[in-house]
Amino acid sequence: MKQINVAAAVIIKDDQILAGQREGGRLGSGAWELPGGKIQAGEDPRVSLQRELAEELGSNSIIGERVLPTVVHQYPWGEVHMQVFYARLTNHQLKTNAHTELRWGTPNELAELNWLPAARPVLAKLAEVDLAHIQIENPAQFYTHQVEYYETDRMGISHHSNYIRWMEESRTRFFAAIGWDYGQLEQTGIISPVVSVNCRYKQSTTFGDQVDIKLTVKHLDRVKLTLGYEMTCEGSLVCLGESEHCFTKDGRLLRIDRELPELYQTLAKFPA
Ligand SMILES: Nc1nc2c([nH]c(=O)n2[C@H]2C[C@H](O)[C@@H](COP(=O)(O)OP(=O)(O)OP(=O)(O)O)O2)c(=O)[nH]1
Repeated sequence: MKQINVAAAVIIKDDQILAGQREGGRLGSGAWELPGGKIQAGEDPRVSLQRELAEELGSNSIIGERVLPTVVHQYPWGEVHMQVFYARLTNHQLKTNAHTELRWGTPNELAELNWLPAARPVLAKLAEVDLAHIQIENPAQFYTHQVEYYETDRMGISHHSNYIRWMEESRTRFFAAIGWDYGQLEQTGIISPVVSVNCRYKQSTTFGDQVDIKLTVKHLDRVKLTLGYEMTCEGSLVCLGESEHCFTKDGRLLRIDRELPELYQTLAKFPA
């Protein structure tokens, strides 16, 4: 059966979430859904979700953590694998580009609507959650890596060396997202060598797994930056990583607080 990968959002405003009624002409039209849509091959699900929310609702969004493990449901048109994330919208004047109606309500109030079946386990999960206290952290901190076939070993599990690369992938994206793109930094002659890395493996992953990496600043002093990486797969912890860095120019160690004060202040906003 055809697999359809979908990213959907639990969009939060106080203790309410947003539901949309699928408009005519779409599969399952008339039923209610969490806004979202298909993930393109190889795409980061958070990127897909931001695109879909912009298309459907006409708003930018901040995507937070996963709500629950991937929901799998079989329809006559294929097997839907739906990844669900908390989100906040930056614009509150919403468009109805894909829905006949949008409705805000608590999960309890909305439970009586005629939902697409794959959304039901999400509503059940939300009944246990205090939505008003969900933190949607800075999206720069989140990166999802989908395990490639070539990253697995003879036992079919991800080789341990890959986790160090995934740490780097999340780090370069983090620096770009906070305005300190590595490429641009190097053009100014500044480089940031890795002083040490540390990985504590908790559980194995395998081909196709979505590894969510949350990056935090564990320690920052005048010359040294320590980043932490919490890797989870479907909500289970798979690896805890750490990397230490310094910043140099022309072979000279830089004082981050004095010579890169803006970077220092920005990094201080992402404590572990
Ligand atoms: N967005 C969303 N999709 C859901 C939910 N529950 C559920 O079964 N689905 C299914 C319906 C669809 O088969 C699939 C989503 O694909 P889609 O057709 O909406 O994706 P799209 O917006 O990218 O595409 P399209 O309608 O423009 O063709 O996931 C839900 O709560 N939200």
